[in-house]
Amino acid sequence: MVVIEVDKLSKRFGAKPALREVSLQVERGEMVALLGASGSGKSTLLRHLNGLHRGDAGSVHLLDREVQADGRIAADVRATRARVAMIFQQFNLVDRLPVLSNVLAGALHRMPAWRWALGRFTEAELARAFAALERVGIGACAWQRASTLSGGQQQRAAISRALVQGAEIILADEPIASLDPESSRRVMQLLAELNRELGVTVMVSLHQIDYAFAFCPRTIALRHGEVVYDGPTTALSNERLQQLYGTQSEELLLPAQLPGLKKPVPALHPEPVLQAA
Ligand SMILES: Nc1ncnc2c1ncn2[C@@H]1O[C@H](COP(=O)(O)OP(=O)(O)OP(=O)(O)O)[C@@H](O)[C@H]1O
Repeated sequence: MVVIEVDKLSKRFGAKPALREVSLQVERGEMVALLGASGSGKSTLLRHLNGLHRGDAGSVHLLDREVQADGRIAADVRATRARVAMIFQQFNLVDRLPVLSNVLAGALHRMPAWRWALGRFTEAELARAFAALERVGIGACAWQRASTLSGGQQQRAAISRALVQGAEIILADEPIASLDPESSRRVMQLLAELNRELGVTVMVSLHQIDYAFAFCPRTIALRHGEVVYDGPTTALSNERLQQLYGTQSEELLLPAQLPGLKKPVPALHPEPVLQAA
């Protein structure tokens, strides 16, 4: 079943095109890297996917529901968003609140906001939040203020919020851009576990191909707002990246060796689709 469907989505900021007729389809249970050099449109695309941005033309459907079409956001977009989690580079937690409250924000679509604001949770809600924190390995941090966590721990808290939400799709916008290599590996590993074990569909934007290689069977690459590659990550050699991105490819290339990374994952998509650059 296709759970992310984008059809000819275009967006301009002023005179500048940020997305140019982007079309793609992602099946339930896929883990897809969205790759591109700085300014290629990764964040813009992810924000359009759950209707945080409105395109000028084209459409987005998630989970068989319209998010936006022809420059209009669907009236019932909140119901769709309740099934989709966004994870941002800058963690997006409420710093002054305990980690537990942040994680329970994932259940806001199932409870009145006043209950969350007053910290009135049912035993079942608390049990689910603790289980989610344990699952991502930061159960001991439940009562700490979010601001006291390291970047990697904050990102894991954001992932446990997605777990409490029961998200069917996770859209992660450069979730490892501010993290050291070990924290990056753990965060990517967690996303891959949720994908493999719970069947959560993951689309994760990345600056560099190395983590895509290790964790994402499929890569969709953007350049200047256009899809220039959609296919198995393993087919993206440094030479191919240089062909696609020219001098911008330096940002994306595979380093000779990355400590602690797994071997490339096998591709789900047998044939790469190389689109006109
Ligand atoms: N709100 C905005 N107003 C004006 N221009 C914008 C806005 N958001 C993005 N852009 C422009 O759209 C283009 C795509 O930006 P976007 O942030 O999506 O790229 P990106 O691939 O996510 O880059 P990075 O890896 O640096 O985060 C850029 O040229 C950017 O300057």
